[in-house]
Amino acid sequence: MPKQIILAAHFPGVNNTTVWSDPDSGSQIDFASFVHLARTAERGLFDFFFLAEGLRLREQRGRIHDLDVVGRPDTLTVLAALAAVTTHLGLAGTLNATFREPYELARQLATLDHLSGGRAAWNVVTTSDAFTGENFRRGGFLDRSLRYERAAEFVSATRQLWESWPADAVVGDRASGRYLSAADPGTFGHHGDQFDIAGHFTVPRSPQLHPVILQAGDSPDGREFAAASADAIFSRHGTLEAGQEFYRDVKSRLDRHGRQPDDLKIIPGVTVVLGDTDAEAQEKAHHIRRQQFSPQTALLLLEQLWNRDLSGHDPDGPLPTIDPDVSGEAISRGRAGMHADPVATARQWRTLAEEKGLGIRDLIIEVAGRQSFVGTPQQVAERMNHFVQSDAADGFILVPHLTPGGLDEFVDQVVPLLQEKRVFRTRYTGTTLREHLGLGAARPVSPTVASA
Ligand SMILES: Cc1cc2nc3c(=O)[nH]c(=O)nc-3n(C[C@H](O)[C@H](O)[C@H](O)COP(=O)(O)O)c2cc1C
Repeated sequence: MPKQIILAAHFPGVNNTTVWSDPDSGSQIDFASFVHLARTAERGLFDFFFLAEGLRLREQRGRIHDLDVVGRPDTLTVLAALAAVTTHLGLAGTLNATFREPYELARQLATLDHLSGGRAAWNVVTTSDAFTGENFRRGGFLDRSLRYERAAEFVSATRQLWESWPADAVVGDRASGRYLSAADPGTFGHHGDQFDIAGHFTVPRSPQLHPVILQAGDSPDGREFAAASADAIFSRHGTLEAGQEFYRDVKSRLDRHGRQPDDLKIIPGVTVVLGDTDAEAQEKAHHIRRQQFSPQTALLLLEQLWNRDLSGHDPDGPLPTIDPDVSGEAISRGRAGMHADPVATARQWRTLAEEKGLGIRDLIIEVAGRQSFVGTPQQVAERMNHFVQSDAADGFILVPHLTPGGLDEFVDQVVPLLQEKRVFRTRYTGTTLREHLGLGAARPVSPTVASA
């Protein structure tokens, strides 16, 4: 039996993929947009729907990043509303572990898991930049080196909360005459460096016990955190070679946490462009890349690497000859740094631009605008399957560029081909997201009262 492919639908926004200026681009706020994408994903028997998170609008040189103007309503509220209009689709929310509290988030996710019949998932992110933190009471308090310490303790405390009710607890049940009293089990205590909380949790065990945990950090600390605590990773390694390397690295970390390779799914974010012929798909892909990287956006992205005001540069002209400024405060705020060594990256970009004769905008399109799968439905299905069967991924989070119709064609044209290849389900066989992902039942982590 070939490996089965996991598929998820990323709602556009909070990235550089979204094209909001296209005539076919709809609202990022109207509930109808969320419903359309979620129902399309469910029609395509996807595993889950996915929301990214941006807790502060990105700014560059004091101006709001145009890709964030579209807005981003509250994740948990949107997912709860979607629970009512879908039946099987998993509902995954990116929710920061740096600015939230375990008790509150555990309640919200357990509630979503109850309301949806076991379909909740939490993508744990850690962004600790003080800029985003300014929106929060304790903004910027957390040292970067402590982000994953806090995240690990956060997840551990949350799991203890989720488990703190006895499995057979019934509260105020008239038929049985049973009520929970203070003497019943269900007390909770977590005493660690980051959190010191105790009491009774207010939500009974939810259908999955532990909503699915995703993780989306790429540093060695992030990978280790995922290997210890996550059920799946949302990765950015969407090429075959990079995907295989990441897959090997992360799966090899599982053993020391007493886990099996199948306990952690690797799901890169990818883009797809379809056409009736390969040439048509390539042409569409070219058009989309130019929409995504307008002259202004190209300069904006160049500034993010150079960390300098480059507004005077011609977007069609050559790259700056001066090196990136690595000494000062970041020019772009509200976004995790994407470049470990800006000076080295700038050199690579200059070399590439010279070799291929590219100006700034075309260079940015070359390095940042690569679509993952471009071709006919048959070609795309073939390549996606090859990726998964050759262990570059366990599946994909599809990131459409248009809201809300960006996955319509994929669901109509590619999903049936994956089904023909017997690498994708033809109906939902389970009801919970854990079941869809083949994760098995959650393993309790704690005695009821535990300390970090
Ligand atoms: C594919 C991917 C998607 C991410 N999505 C989000 C997001 O939606 N919101 C957010 O605040 N951070 C997001 N992050 C940032 C991570 O949470 C993390 O803060 C960042 O990668 C820095 O951590 P690291 O040093 O472990 O990579 C994402 C990261 C990756 C790799």
